[in-house]
Amino acid sequence: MSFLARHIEHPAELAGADIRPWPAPARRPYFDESLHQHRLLFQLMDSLRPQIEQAAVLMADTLRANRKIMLMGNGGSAADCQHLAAEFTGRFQQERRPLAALALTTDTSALTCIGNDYGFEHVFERQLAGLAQPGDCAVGISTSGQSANVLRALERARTLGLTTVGLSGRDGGPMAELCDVCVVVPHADTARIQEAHIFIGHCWCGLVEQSLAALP
Ligand SMILES: O=C(CO)[C@@H](O)[C@H](O)[C@H](O)[C@H](O)COP(=O)(O)O
Ligand SMILES: [Zn+2]
Repeated sequence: MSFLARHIEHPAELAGADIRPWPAPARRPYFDESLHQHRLLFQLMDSLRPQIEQAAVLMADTLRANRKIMLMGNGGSAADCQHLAAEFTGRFQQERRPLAALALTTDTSALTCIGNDYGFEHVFERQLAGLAQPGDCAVGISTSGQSANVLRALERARTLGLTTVGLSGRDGGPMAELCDVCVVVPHADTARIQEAHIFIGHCWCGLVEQSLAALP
């Protein structure tokens, strides 16, 4: 059963939240409605803790084994991939060694070549197949959980012996099935989902830094 369905079946867990499909009936001006929805969504964040922490453990284990994290997503999620990869290779909050992470969204030559010659749904899968080693971790970010290029790459990642992590929204879409751990943000508005995604991404960075710092 999807995370969203579970919450709908157990409305007590929503604690009075009024999370509705978007576009919502225009009850309030955009700023007020967005702030309202954002607050409701972040009240639910603690219920995502198990999946958030499991994903961070997978990533820390990957880096501890000298393997790498590869991130992919479209549009705003492509920006999230790049943002998070930079937190790992650069620095988040602690002074520590650079950590191996790359976004498969940045190389315009690869994206246009693969997109043009093979189709846009292959842009991440083909880069991943060329770059991955068993034991790497593939991270797909998709607010709908429906983007074909992310789904294909996650499917391929599994056949190549990678671990797979998803960051999704709505009901998780088909992406949830392709991931060892998938964090599904139970909202219907892409913008609100993305705001939750970057919060979760930053938590991953902090949790991974703490985990690696705890090493002897
Ligand atoms: O940032 C936004 C909307 O807030 C857009 O750029 C959005 O990311 C794009 O429409 C994406 O193509 C949506 O893909 P996905 O999240 O459903 O995988
Ligand atoms: Zn956006």
